[in-house]
Amino acid sequence: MPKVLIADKMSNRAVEVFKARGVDVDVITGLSKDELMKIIGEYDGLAVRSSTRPDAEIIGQATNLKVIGRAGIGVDNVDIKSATDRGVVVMNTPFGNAITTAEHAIAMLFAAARQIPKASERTQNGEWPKSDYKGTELFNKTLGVIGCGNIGALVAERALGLKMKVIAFDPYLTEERARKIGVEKVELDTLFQRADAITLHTPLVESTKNIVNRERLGMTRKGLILVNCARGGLVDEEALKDALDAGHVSAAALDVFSIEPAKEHALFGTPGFIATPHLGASTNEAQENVAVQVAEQMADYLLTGAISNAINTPSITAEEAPRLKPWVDLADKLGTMMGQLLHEPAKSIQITYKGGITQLNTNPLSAAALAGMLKAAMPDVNMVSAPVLAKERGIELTESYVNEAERADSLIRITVETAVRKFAIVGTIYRGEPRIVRLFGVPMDAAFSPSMIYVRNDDKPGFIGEVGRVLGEAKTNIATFSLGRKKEGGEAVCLISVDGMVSDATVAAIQAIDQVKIVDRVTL
Ligand SMILES: NC(=O)C1=CN([C@@H]2O[C@H](COP(=O)(O)OP(=O)(O)OC[C@H]3O[C@@H](n4cnc5c(N)ncnc54)[C@H](O)[C@@H]3O)[C@@H](O)[C@H]2O)C=CC1
Ligand SMILES: O=C(O)C(=O)COP(=O)(O)O
Repeated sequence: MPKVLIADKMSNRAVEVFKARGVDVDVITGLSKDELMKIIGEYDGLAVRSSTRPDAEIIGQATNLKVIGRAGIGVDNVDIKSATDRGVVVMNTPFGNAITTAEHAIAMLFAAARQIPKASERTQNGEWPKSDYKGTELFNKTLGVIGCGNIGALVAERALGLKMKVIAFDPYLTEERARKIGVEKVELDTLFQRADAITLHTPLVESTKNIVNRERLGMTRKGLILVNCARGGLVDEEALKDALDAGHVSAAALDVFSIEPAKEHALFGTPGFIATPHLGASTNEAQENVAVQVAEQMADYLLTGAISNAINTPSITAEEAPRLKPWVDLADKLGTMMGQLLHEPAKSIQITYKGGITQLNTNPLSAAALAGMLKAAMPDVNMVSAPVLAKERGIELTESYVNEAERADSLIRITVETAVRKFAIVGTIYRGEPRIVRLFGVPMDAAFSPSMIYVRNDDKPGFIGEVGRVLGEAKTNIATFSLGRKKEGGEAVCLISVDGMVSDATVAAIQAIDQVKIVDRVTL
């Protein structure tokens, strides 16, 4: 039974889902990095929110880990590269807390416009400070939305309901979608120049780091309201403090900080400043949504191989997973065989899908074939890490599709080019069994087995008897013997499945047979 660790506080519904699906689950929150490193090796899955930060060191200790599930949206707390290199799927729940977070942004906008937190605090202190607070009406004002994805669009929709004018900057926002949402698409500087209030809804990536900086704050209208319910690193906090102190920015409401938890901060106590402790996603509804969703997704992957909302690998739906399984297995076997028979580095790999299989999602099949190929040199590679590792090593992958397949309903052909040659292997599934139907240009029909001997020989009499004699003398039992040749008396290929491993001495004895050109072992 797979075992999952829930390392951050989340709705108990996650535990219920894991248990109902047959996944063993521990809930241990508040672990230090060292404590997590000590126990992570026991788990197949790790479920987190934003507090736990699975970095390269933690992932390095996670010898059994297959999946990290983020019960929420932002995955900047997870070292995606390390996870990918180690073959760990990273998945999030992209919609479950979006409405809740959009509502928090709108709440922060009102709180900032009317300075509600401070007014409330002082009123409850018995001051009745009515004359100190003259807010800003939001009606007819311009809201600048930076990042108009799920949450940005939900915020825009709500702001339009408040009769605000909404302008948006997002390099991936099309004019058509902008029109549909009802926002005006503008350039970043224009947004800073025109907005009365700005709200941020981008992920924290290189291009968004300090997107609100000193220079851009200098472009804004006096009295600007700034809201950030996305990620801390988006705002230069020092520049914001100066702009608030100078009265240029009238109010700023931050839910997120560059260092969290933010227990001390230069902005705390600054007039016009409002803070919440990363509460954007904290409603019962959102937390239930993300907990259930992350547990379902992780259980699906661990139990069936279905992948949804993964950041670092293609999706496989629950319906596809069982149909793809035998083809993933075939692609892996073909790739593994190719990887073991190739004794020089591959420059490029071409995978051709023929026949009915072209109707399936072939991304996982290509990833499995690549993983199989790379396994000879990198034993820990898997479908998640293989595409990245191949790219890093300059191995070019191309995929092509042919509607018709000769001799079978569907075929997978892997062609590998090295500096000196080009090799191809073709396989199919026949009556539920993976089979090799062509090897290095020679037609054949062979099953895969855990231990195989590959021989390339001249098609001359006496060869089979000689091989039988060598294997007999080595007390190696032959399970199956498959032969193929290009033409009578020409080059032939032979695949022999044997019981048990084949020794170096046996390989040398086969190599010494007259007709033999090349001998190799394949183990699956
Ligand atoms: N405070 C909280 O508790 C929560 C915070 N978040 C944060 O909100 C962020 C946004 O979430 P979603 O809207 O669901 O993500 P999303 O992926 O739907 O939208 C992000 C948008 O940012 C845009 N973008 C990327 N680079 C940009 C750039 N350089 N300039 C402008 N726009 C850029 C993308 O094109 C995309 O449309 C998340 O990445 C997460 O960090 C999400 C949930 C809760
Ligand atoms: O979903 C997100 O991106 C969030 O920032 C929510 O964070 P949390 O799960 O509340 O720690």
